[in-house]
Amino acid sequence: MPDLSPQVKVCGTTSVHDAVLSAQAGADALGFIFAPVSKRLVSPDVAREAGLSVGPAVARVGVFLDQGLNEVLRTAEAARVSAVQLHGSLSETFVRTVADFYPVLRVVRPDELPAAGMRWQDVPGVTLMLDAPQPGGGVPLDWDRLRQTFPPGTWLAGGLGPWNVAEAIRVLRPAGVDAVSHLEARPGVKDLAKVTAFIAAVRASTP
Ligand SMILES: O=C(O)c1ccccc1NCC(=O)[C@H](O)[C@H](O)COP(=O)(O)O
Repeated sequence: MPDLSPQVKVCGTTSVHDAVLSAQAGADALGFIFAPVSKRLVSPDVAREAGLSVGPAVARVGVFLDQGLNEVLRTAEAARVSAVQLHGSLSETFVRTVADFYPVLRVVRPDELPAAGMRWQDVPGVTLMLDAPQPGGGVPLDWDRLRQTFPPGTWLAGGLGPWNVAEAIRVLRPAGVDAVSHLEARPGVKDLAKVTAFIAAVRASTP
């Protein structure tokens, strides 16, 4: 039987300890936030060490919000990430240029659908992620209202936690899920029990 459960990204990793913890719990991807506004800001050096500590089977995603092209590419290179997640008001050219270097998770808000789905479908190297208007805010989206516009192959974020992720998967069938707020003991520090329960709930889900 193929595994039909979505990929799991644990975002906001700020230490080698938490990277290992999430990888051992079964995360497919770790997010490293390089947006200075974030409470989970991490340096490229720590992200690189954390990435090395989990090995190549776990994707390392550099997360950016409205930052310049030079900053994105230089930081991604310094941190040795394997993919880049782009939040904010960015031109199509900007996103396509980053996608020439890294697989891109392009983050969009609910009000940008269905247009964003049509714009990015079939663009090589770009995958959509639907997130709440406030990234890292822990507020879930209204999945039922999104049923009609949620594009196939899109990732889902926004207020996901161990108790609600199975329902989100059942309703929208995302290709991947991503969370941070509800997996933490405090901002930037993971809670092992929450991370483990979240990944178990995803693996047990039937889309
Ligand atoms: O989490 C942050 O602090 C953050 C700040 C600026 C840009 C992006 C940020 N997080 C990106 C993520 O991938 C989060 O996991 C995603 O927004 C979901 O967050 P949450 O609703 O807290 O699970």
